[in-house]
Amino acid sequence: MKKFQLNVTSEIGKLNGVIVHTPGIEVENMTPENAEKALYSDILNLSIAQKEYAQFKGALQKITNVFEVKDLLSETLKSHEAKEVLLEKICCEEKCFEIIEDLKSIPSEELAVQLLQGVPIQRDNLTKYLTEDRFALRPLHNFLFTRDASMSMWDNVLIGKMASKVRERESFIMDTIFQYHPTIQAKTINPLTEKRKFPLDPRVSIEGGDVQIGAEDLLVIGCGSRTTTQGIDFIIETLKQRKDAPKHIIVQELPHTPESFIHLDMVFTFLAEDKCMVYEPLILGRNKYQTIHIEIDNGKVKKIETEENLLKALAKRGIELDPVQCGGTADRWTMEREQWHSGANFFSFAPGKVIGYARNVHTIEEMNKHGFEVITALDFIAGKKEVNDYKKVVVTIEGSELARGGGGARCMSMPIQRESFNW
Ligand SMILES: NC(=[NH2+])NCCC[C@H](N)C(=O)O
Repeated sequence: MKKFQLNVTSEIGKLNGVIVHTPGIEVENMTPENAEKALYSDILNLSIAQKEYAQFKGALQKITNVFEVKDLLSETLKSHEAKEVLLEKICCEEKCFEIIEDLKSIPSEELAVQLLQGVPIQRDNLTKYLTEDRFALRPLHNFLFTRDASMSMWDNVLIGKMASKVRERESFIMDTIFQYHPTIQAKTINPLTEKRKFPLDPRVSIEGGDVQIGAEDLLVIGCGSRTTTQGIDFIIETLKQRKDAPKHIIVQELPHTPESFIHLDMVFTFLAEDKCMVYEPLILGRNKYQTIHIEIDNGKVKKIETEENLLKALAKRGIELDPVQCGGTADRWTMEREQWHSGANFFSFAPGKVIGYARNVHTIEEMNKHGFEVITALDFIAGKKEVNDYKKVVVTIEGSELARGGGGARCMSMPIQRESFNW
């Protein structure tokens, strides 16, 4: 079987492979009461979400190799060792050792589904009879956002250290896939299992929505409710040990509320060699959230300093980007409304070619003013429009229901291979 070599050195290089997860029944196993705990702002209508998602995946399939977590996981679980290691980890962390033998006996395909969609509780003792829980293993409501639990950094995968326990299993699953899958393998760096002199600081958390590969030698990382300063320090420590480590890290502080600011990619995404999407009030406007540049040289932090803003910090390193504003430029309320619905969250599949939500009409109009042709995913999938006919293009997917899950196109994609791109 041909091995798939993982390599991502930018946010916009031409995409050759991406991991996604089509939302399934796990998304409906949620009530108004536990939606917030599940990290959702609302409960979703699955049939509509799936229709919208089909546009996203359909468009991607016309562009690149698309891998589903469910398939990768079931192929991975065919390895006896992978199955043992993953189940031990999950049952230990989620305190359900009593079901491990039952889980081991389930064939890999079905087991993969259960690990994603949840394992119903067997009411075979008093505690279980009386509990209000329905699941021995909770459904993974957030896995459609494959961006967060693991992130491709050059030829390695950094495994997320999730800020919330409800997403932890996603990171165990991704770690196991990259270690044991027969064709998609990569060296993983997992904060929980890396060898170190001291125990891991419990405040370390890192999620992929915050980590953007600016260039071969530059990372841009959001620091807020999901990725902590300690998490970024962990990344710096890890990078320091690499000879070919990127020299520059630009950190952007983020507000902790409202929840639409959870990740950097909700306020800033790369669109093209000369364009980026910004939520202006945070990225360019005057505010208390700092942008900090960290320079690493020869295994040491050589410099840490505050910069005027993210775009100026990037420009100093040779990445000059013209900002396109989320929500347009006219009305602050429109910016806020469209940012809330993941209006700044674009996924680039080639320089200048991106996917995003159609519902954020002011944002899309603003992109059009900046030279992006707008085509719907439906027209693209039907062959009525071609992305190769335009230098800059935004493929729009309907996303009214998906956006309620709290993310957009970038959140729903984990690129594993891109052609290299030099600024
Ligand atoms: N990369 C992103 N912005 N991901 C969005 C994740 C949303 C998800 N409901 C969460 O709270 O975790």
